Amino acid sequence: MTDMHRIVFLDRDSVIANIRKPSFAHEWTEYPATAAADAMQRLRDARATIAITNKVPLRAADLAQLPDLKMIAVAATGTDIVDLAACRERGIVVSNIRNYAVHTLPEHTFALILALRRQLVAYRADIEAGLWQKSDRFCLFGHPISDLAGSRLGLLGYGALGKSVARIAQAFGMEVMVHTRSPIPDAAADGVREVGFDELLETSDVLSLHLPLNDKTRNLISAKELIRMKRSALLINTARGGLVDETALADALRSGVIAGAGFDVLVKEPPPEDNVLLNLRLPNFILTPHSAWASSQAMQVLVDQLIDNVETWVDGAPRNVLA
Ligand SMILES: NC(=O)c1ccc[n+]([C@@H]2O[C@H](COP(=O)([O-])OP(=O)(O)OC[C@H]3O[C@@H](n4cnc5c(N)ncnc54)[C@H](O)[C@@H]3O)[C@@H](O)[C@H]2O)c1
Ligand SMILES: O=C(O)[C@H](O)CO
Repeated sequence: MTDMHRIVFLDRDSVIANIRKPSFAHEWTEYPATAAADAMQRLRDARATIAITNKVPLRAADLAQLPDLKMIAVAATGTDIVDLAACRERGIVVSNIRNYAVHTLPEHTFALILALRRQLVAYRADIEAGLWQKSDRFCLFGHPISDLAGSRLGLLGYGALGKSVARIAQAFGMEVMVHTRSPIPDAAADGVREVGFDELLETSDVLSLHLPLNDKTRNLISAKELIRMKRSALLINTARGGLVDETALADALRSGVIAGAGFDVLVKEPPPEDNVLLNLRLPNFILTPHSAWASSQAMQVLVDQLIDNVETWVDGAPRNVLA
């Protein structure tokens, strides 16, 4: 292992928090942001041994040109920006951040669910249009409101975030069903019911995604899945763009195939102006700018763990390692 590590943080401004410097000898270079096309050059110029990236992609072709690179510390849970197989092949260690978003992301998920079930966007638009003011009654109807209590939440993925979402759902009186990659040993103790993908899809009142994006999960929800959901169902995606076919979702929302959707993530971020969901101005679709993770508290936990990850790797006892 090299004596002096050269660390390059490619997108420092993607996290608003105080980052302590690692305790081992190192040179530290940081860029507020790095375009994908510039990443390899920046790492090569610095002869980086450790790259830190939140969302700057590092693909096989980049890695092949970085003989000094020994570790990629991803400043996020999702590692879909990194070619894990290529890292394995080249002996580059990849770490990620775990369990940091267990309050912020589930709270955001419920902000979306509640706003949609209680039609907040539609009623706000009505008030702005003067409908309440002109009404001859004390309250305004027009958009049906449904309680969460007694309804079914379906979770695709039951890791740190799925579990935390389940606990909040139970407090609302929802029945929780889960489908995940491998059997869940503690399902009964958690008060959740494990079901197959088909049952989850067809019987959820709210379907919420909490699984990684990879070759197996890309476009997991497309037109043929959307059509099998309840017409009254909501689809929530705070996991990754690419899990849901965006064009199919836009069509489904326009034609009433499902009742609504709340999304925090898009296939391309930041989105191009012509993104099909960006331009969907419907009261039953809410889009947030990949901010579910971004409470101040969660970001501080994230960067503290980020530095723990590089320090433990340098100490020879790495944690949170994926490749
Ligand atoms: N929007 C945000 O701000 C934000 C913040 C943090 C994480 N995320 C995303 O949320 C995802 C989940 O985070 P987490 O901390 O719960 O991860 P985790 O690793 O703890 O849990 C992932 C779960 O997905 C399941 N899974 C994997 N592949 C599956 C498949 N093919 N079918 C069904 N289930 C599958 C796993 O079994 C596990 O239960 C991350 O991968 C990340 O992409 C988004
Ligand atoms: O995966 C994550 O942790 C979020 O997308 C924030 O980067």
